[in-house]
Amino acid sequence: MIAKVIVDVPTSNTDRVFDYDIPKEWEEVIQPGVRVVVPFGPRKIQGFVVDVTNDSTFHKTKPIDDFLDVVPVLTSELLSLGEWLADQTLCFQLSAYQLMIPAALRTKVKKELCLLAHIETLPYSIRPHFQGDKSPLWNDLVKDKNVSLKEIQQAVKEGKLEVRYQVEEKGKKKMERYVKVSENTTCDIPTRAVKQRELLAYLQSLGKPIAVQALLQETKMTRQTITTLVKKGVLQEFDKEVYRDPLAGVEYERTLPLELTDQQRDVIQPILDTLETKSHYTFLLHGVTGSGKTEVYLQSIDKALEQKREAIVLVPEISLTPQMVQRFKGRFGSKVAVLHSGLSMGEKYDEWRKILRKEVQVVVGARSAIFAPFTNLGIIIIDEEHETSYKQEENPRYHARDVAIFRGKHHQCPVILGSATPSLESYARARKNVYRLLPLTERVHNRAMPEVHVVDMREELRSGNRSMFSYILLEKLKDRIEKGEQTVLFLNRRGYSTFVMCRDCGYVASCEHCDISLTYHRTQNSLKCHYCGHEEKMPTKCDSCGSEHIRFFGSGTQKVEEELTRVLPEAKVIRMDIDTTRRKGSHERLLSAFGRGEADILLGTQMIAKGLDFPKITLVGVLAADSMLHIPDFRSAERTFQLMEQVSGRAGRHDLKGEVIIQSYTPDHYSIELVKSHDYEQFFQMEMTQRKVGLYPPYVFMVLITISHSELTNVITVSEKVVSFLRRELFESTTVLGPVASPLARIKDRYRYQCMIKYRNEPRLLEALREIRQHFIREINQGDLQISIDLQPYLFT
Ligand SMILES: Nc1ncnc2c1ncn2[C@@H]1O[C@H](COP(=O)(O)OP(=O)(O)OP(=O)(O)O)[C@@H](O)[C@H]1O
Ligand SMILES: [Zn+2]
Ligand SMILES: [Zn+2]
Repeated sequence: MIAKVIVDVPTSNTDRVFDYDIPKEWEEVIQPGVRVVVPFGPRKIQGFVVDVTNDSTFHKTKPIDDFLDVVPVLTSELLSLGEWLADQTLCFQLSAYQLMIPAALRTKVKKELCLLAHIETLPYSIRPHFQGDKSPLWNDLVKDKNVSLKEIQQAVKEGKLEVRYQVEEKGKKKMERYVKVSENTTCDIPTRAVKQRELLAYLQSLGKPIAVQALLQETKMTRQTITTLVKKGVLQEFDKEVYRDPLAGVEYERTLPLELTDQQRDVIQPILDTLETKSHYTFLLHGVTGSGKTEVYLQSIDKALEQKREAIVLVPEISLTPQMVQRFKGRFGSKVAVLHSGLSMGEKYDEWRKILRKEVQVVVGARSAIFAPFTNLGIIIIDEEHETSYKQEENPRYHARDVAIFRGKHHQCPVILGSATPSLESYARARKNVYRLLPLTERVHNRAMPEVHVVDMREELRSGNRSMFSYILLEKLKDRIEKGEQTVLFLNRRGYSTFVMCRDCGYVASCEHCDISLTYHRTQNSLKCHYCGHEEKMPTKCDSCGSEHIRFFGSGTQKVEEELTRVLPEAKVIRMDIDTTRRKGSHERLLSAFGRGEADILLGTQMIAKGLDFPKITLVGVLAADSMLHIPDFRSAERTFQLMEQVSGRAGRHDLKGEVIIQSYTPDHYSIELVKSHDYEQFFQMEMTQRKVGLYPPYVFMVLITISHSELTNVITVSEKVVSFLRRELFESTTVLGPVASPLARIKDRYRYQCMIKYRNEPRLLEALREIRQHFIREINQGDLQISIDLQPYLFT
């Protein structure tokens, strides 16, 4: 038998399958999805088996050296998904597979086998190894001539044994003390020792080992009683590994399905129908903030679980707050696994194992949770689908939405994209009926959308207010403190200090060719356009009104906090930013403190824009709404509107009415203006017009190619070759822009240039892009030249 193997050498000449002989005795074990060790030149390296066949096209094949997994770590679906991803994102197949397994498996680890069932259920040949609760090492086990690999594999498949990778995390491996009744106890316990007798009787009736802690709690006995019985040999104590539970000790209050509102019922029906008929559809659930999208998710998942199917829920990393997790744990309890970047390697591995072993049916996680190795998916949900964090900004540059749809088709199950402010791409697709649009236009129980005031900060300046708080915001802040209600103060950090603006008239320096704001480059004291390469000197006077108050913008949360304590000494403030949330768990602590009412004001950056649902928040303040508007990115208006709408949505979600104050230097810009009426539809129309004129997505597709090298002349030569090749190869209707220096023109002493492709229909695209890489393969393999290709980019550095 021949195994087709993707080897662990990430270069383009090795990015294909290699054939290896499967030694006779391993024929049963080696199957697609297991990792093996194979000879490769003079070395031994790891690889993924992707297929097993009878014949090889090669005459001489070398045998597989060893195998790392007893049961596959990748399902057949994930194997084909990896192939597809490699093709679509131009990454190595190997990289795609590595993305799908937990990091713990990628490190060199020993494997041990653990007994999960009663020892008597095991075949005779392997029993001796497990006597006395031992967990033999894999290597020792296979050395035993009496042991059949086939039998081990069978036992693993049946869930009697488990392969555990010894993830060494200093002091992290969690062991817990257990006790059990010794085998053939003969010791008599004196009749007067009532406690000891009681305890023994309890353990005997239990019939299985129990954690000492739990035993003490349940029986209210003393530790002494146990110790005495252990000394007498009646009981046995031992250590047992427990799951590293990131949420240990957290109790979740069970919640029951709510009675749906009429609108919720209307939107859930098509989802339930799709589940019922086991078919695939992509839905766009467009529901205003506070319209109860989560309840729709929960009840859809309920239906999938009823059908014995599984669910994946993706949420952006920053909204993986306890509040969000709680809603899923509260409804589905221990059926839920949670995956996010805050978990240690071991914790992630534990969660992944629960999925593989079918101990959980629901996964709530950030982007990479989309690869959860479920085999019977019933529904995939992507909450806040407009979030750009769903696109991975390094190789493989995949978008979770595309992966979700691939899996949805494979499993014939619905995919739900949910948002109050869908991405333009998704909304445009919904309008063309590529996705099915499900609208929730009102908040639950007719609660009002918050009232939004936009304050013109230029006016404030003119009337002598140089503080960062407008008069009206200050007044409302005081009012809320008096009433004992809460405020969320949002400072938009993204895009700071990069754009140049006039404080008198709000004029922002922008490119004359691109309609996009220029970026300030400190080193040359100049302004540059990142799209077309246009450059000009940093102005000393405003082009529009001649004022000298023209400068780049900047203000941090710390400064705001200082200012707050100065103008409102009585206010209790919780500040949430990168600095105050660095320690593990601090995010949660700060939020729950705010939830308990321990502060009047929650001050923060992007991380407080989402997911907050606290009844006492009645005011939201946004400082400098415009900061993001002038990032040189064609999506800056979209991002501004989305963010304003999301933060506004934190106010007045319960009985108390909400109000929002947005401070802006460009109050008339439609992305800010339209937040007042919460009019997504109107925003969509206006923004689409802009995109059409500027020839941007969703009207076209885009590719960003970034070329970098330590020699500037090389970068320029290669970039020019790339551009002329593309112009020659691609349709005339396709636009190839550049080459120009990248916004970050040099990173780590490497010079960077970029070019951009805009196209509508370009069947030769992927092939042409591959050819570019192939053409420069020598320089790339030598590590001098890098050519990064980003399809549908979100980041233009
Ligand atoms: N059918 C219902 N009956 C009563 N309350 C409901 C119902 N559906 C949702 N709610 C409540 O309404 C509030 C808002 O719902 P939810 O948080 O799901 O909104 P959302 O659409 O996800 O908003 P956002 O996009 O702002 O996060 C929550 O407190 C939720 O418990
Ligand atoms: Zn330009
Ligand atoms: Zn001006």
